[in-house]
Amino acid sequence: MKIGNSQLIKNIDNYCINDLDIPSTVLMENAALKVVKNINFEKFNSFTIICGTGNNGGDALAVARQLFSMNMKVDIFIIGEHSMSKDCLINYNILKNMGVPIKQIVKTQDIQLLNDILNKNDMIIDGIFGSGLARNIDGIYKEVIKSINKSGMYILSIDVPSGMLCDSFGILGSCVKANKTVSFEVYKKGFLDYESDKYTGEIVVESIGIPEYVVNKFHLKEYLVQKKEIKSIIKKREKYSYKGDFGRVSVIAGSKKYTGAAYLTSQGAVRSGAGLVTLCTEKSVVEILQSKTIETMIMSYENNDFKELILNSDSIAIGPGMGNNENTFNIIKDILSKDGCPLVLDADALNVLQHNLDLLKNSKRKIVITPHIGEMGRLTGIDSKNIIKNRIDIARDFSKKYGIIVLLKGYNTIITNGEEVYINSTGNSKMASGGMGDILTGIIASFIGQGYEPLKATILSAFIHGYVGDILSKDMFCVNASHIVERLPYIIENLTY
Ligand SMILES: NC(=O)C1=CN([C@@H]2O[C@H](COP(=O)(O)OP(=O)(O)OC[C@H]3O[C@@H](n4cnc5c(N)ncnc54)[C@H](O)[C@@H]3O)[C@@H](O)[C@H]2O)[C@@H](O)CC1
Ligand SMILES: Nc1ncnc2c1ncn2[C@@H]1O[C@H](COP(=O)(O)OP(=O)(O)O)[C@@H](O)[C@H]1O
Ligand SMILES: [K+]
Repeated sequence: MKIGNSQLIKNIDNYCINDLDIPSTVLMENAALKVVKNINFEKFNSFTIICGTGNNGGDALAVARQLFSMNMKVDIFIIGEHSMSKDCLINYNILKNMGVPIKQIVKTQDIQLLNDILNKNDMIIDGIFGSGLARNIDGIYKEVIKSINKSGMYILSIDVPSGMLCDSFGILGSCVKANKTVSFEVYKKGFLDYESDKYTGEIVVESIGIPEYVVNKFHLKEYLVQKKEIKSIIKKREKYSYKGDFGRVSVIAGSKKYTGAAYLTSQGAVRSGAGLVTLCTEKSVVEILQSKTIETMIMSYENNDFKELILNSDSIAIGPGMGNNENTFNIIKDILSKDGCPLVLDADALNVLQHNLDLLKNSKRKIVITPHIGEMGRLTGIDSKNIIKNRIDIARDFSKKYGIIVLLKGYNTIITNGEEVYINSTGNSKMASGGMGDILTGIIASFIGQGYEPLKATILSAFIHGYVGDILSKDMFCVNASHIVERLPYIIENLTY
C-alpha cells in the first residue's frame, strides 16, 4: 500500500481538479461514500457527526447527507465560527435545503448540548480536522475533542483522527482517539509511528476515484507491506521441483561464545525452505553444532573446501555470532572482493565493515545488510536518537550511496534499495529477544537461494518473520527465537493460498 504525506495529497488534489477538471465535490462525495461503506449498519444506526469548517468537515457533512438519505438518525454539529471552505459550504447548503438541522458549537456552554447527545447515538463520526491541520488545537476545539474521547462511544475518524499530523507522527495539542480511521488514497506517513494506533484504531485506506497514474506521478515510492502484497510475491512450489531448485545456502556464523547465533541463522534458512544449507563456523564449535542439527551440513571455514562451497552457493548469510575481529574481517573482505552470489550481511559482518565501507561500495555482488538501530548508528556515525527520527531517509541514503539493499530492523522495519522504500507492518515487542535477528538473516538468504530477487526476498522475509511473531504472540507473553523457527514452515504455507 502506498504511503504519502500531506504535500502528496495536495499535489494529487490540484492535478485532479486543475488538469483533469474533476470537480472537487466529486472527490468529496466519493470520500463520503467510502466512509459510509465502512460503517457496520448491523451495529450502528444513529450518528453524532462532528464537523470542522474545512474539507474534512465537508466530507463529514456529505456523510451526514448519505446517512440521512438512508433514514438513519443523524445529529450534526459544526465547531467554530470560521468561514467554511467552498466545498464544505456546498454540502452545508444542501443539508439546509433538505431541512436537516445543524447545530453550532462556538462557546463552552454549547458543549453541554453535544454531551447530552453523544451517549444517545451509536457512533461518533469525527470530521473536525484532516490533512489541513496547521496549528496547535486549543479553545473550543480542545474541549470538543475532550468530550468525544470521554464519551466512551465508538468513534470513526475521517481521513485522520482530528489532531494528528499526516507527515510525521505528532499530536497538535489534543487528538481524537478513534476506533477506526477511514483514510483516503494513501496510508498517511504519520500513522507509522508506534504510538499512532492509540489514536487511529483500525486503519482502512480507500481509493476515492483518483486514477493510479496521477498518484504515481507524485508518489515518493514509499510503501507499507501488508499480507496482500506478500501473497502476490510468494510462489507455491511446482509439483516436479527438487531440492536443487531451492538453492544452496551457506551460512557463515558462530564462534565459541555464540553457537546459538549460528544455529538459529541456519535454522532460519532450513525452516523457510532452502534446498541445502551448509553452516560454516569456527573449528572449535563444529562438533557442538553437529550434535544440534540434522538437516544442516556443518564445516569449519578453515577447511580446504570452504572456498569451493562459497563458489557454489546460491546465497550466503554472513555475520551472526562470528565476533568482531580480524578473522571475521578477512573472511568478509575476501568474499566481498570476489564476484558471485548475493550476500546477506548481519551483526559482526557489519561491525567489521564499520571503517571499511568501501568494500561494500566496490563489491560486485548483490548485498543485503540487516542492521538494527545500533548497528546502523555504527555504520553511519549517526546517533541512535537521530536514526530513529529519520529512519526512512537515513536507510534510503545509505542504500543509495553503497548500492546495496538495507533492511533497518525495529518497529516497522524498513527495507530499501535506495529508490523504493518498503515498511513492514508485522512484528511486535514480544519478539524483542536474543537471536530473533539471526533467524531473519537466515530466512532472507533462504528466499534468495530459492530464486526470489533480493529486494523481494528481503521484503518477504521481514513480513513472514514478524507475521509468525504476531500469530504466536496472541497466546504467549514473550516469543523466543526457537518458537519462530518451530512455526515458520506452517505459517509460510498459510500465506501461499
Ligand atoms: N485531497 C483530497 O484528495 C481530498 C480531501 N478531502 C478531505 O479534505 C481534508 C483536507 O481538507 P482541508 O485542506 O480543507 O483541511 P482540514 O479540513 O483538515 O482543516 C483545515 C481547516 O482547519 C483550520 N485549522 C487548521 N488547524 C487548526 C487548529 N489547530 N485550530 C482551528 N482551526 C484549524 C484551517 O484554517 C482550515 O480552515 C482531507 O483530510 C480530507 O478529509 C476530501 O474532500 C476528498 C478529496
Ligand atoms: N517492538 C518491535 N516491533 C516489531 N519488531 C520487533 C520489535 N522488537 C524486535 N523486533 C524484531 O525482532 C528482531 C530483532 O532483531 P535484532 O535486534 O537483530 O535482535 P538479535 O540481534 O537479538 O537477534 C528484528 O527483526 C526486529 O524487527
Ligand atoms: K478527522
